[in-house]
Amino acid sequence: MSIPRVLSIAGTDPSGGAGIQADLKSIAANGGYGMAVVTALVAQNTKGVRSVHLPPVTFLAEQLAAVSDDVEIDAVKIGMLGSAQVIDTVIQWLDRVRPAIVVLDPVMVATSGDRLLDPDAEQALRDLISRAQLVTPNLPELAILTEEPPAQSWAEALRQAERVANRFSLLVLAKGGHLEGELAPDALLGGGRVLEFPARRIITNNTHGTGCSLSSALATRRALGEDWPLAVEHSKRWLTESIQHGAALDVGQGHGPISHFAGLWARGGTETSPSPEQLREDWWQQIAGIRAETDALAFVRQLGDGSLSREDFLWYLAQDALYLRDYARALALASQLAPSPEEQAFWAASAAGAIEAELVLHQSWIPAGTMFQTEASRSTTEYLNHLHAAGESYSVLVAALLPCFWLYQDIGTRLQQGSHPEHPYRSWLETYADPEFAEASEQAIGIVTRTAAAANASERLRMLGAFQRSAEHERAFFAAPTLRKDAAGGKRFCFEPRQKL
Ligand SMILES: Nc1ncnc2c1ncn2[C@@H]1O[C@H](COP(=O)(O)OP(=O)(O)O)[C@@H](O)[C@H]1O
Ligand SMILES: Cc1ncc(COP(=O)(O)OP(=O)(O)O)c(N)n1
Repeated sequence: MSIPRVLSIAGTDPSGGAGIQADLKSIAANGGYGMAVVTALVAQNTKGVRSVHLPPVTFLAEQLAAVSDDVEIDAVKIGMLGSAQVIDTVIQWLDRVRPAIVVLDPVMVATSGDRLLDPDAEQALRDLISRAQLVTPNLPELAILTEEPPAQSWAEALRQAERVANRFSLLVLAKGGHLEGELAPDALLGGGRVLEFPARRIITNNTHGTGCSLSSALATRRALGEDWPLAVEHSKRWLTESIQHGAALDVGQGHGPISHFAGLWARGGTETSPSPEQLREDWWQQIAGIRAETDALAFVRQLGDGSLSREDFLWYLAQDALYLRDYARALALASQLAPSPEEQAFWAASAAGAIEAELVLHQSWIPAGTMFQTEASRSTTEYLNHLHAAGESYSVLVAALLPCFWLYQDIGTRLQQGSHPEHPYRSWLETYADPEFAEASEQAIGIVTRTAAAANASERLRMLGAFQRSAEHERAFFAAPTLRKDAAGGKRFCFEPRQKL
């Protein structure tokens, strides 16, 4: 579903709670792209209206044309109009552009009691109504539209709303915000049907701009594809939540605004996430020290120039065989937890690759029948325990699995440059410098960085921690063959129980 482009045609409120400022917040909070054409500049705040300035209507017509000549408009919300001339200009534009959805909030008097529409413009407003699908009057506005005294009860308000709906052949949302008592119900009327939306009155001072915000939310939700009853249900639920959090804003000394984004802030937060490309660079940089220390290890240098003793190499391979056996299980677990078929297939293929290709390499060096006979060293055990612990969550597990791709691919490619036909460890160097392994590493980096970019901040931090720990374990693993100080294994977790499906 594309993001609806919603135009508000309304007056301003420099204190941000009502008018166009509220409309834009409401449109955004309800999932639309907000645009605004100003009918009236209003010097007002939470305490009331000080003065109103109506720019020439020729300029209003220019603003309207500037938007509709360029942008396809999915819905229009109309608020404060101010004068009969302004209304006529808007009518002419509506008749020319014919937007599919028009919601009219027939703003006449602010809660503060200040007039926002010339009394002689009321007839012009009645002419405008038939161009809308939905009109959203409060109780005083309903009275003016019916040319009757203000309703004294909710039942009377519903009768008036029904009369407006029948007279102008459109839907009316009657609003009960101005009622006395514990309830603040709304009702959708039209076509002989009445749909009530009951609500409890919230005890608050923050109701400035509720009508503006509600009508903009309705236009946006209708443009999103909801039918009118659903749009009212969702908009009212959002409005109630926003009224409830209004007081926390601490804006102004009079009737404060509602908190349009309170629900979004609470549920989604305001944090922006880094891109996968930024994360790739950042994470690689985070382990720059570990990488440099790994490169400087005697084992790595001797493996590269071929001077490594056969004994040390075989000791390393025996540990690596033990490591790979459980690393393949961890890859299989990642496949099991993967959120998409593509990732599931990638980790499963990597698990198979780790077992088939890499163990074949080891078998060519390790005497038949002796594979897995060696006791796991401390570095092997600790690395595997770390992978096992990471298996609690997919995102952390894949971050922990990544260094074994990325670091081996990086080291393998560089060491392979020193390879030659007589190099004693040529087959090892070629395995890790293989283009297929480079491609697999790229895929693993892509999956992990995309997962991290989509994660929330604390999960991303846990992923980075798991990634760094694995890089440290890689360093220790490469250090072990020549040091052999950690030959004694520790107690090791086993992947098998959780692995069984
Ligand atoms: N104190 C309140 N508690 C809950 N809902 C309210 C409260 N005040 C207004 N509303 C709701 O805000 C919306 C706007 O209502 P209303 O005040 O009647 O219109 P306007 O802001 O145009 O004068 C309606 O959905 C109404 O039910
Ligand atoms: C510029 C402008 N437009 C409309 C209003 C009235 O706002 P509304 O949402 O009807 O709510 P109250 O603030 O009157 O409760 C306004 N004040 N300014």
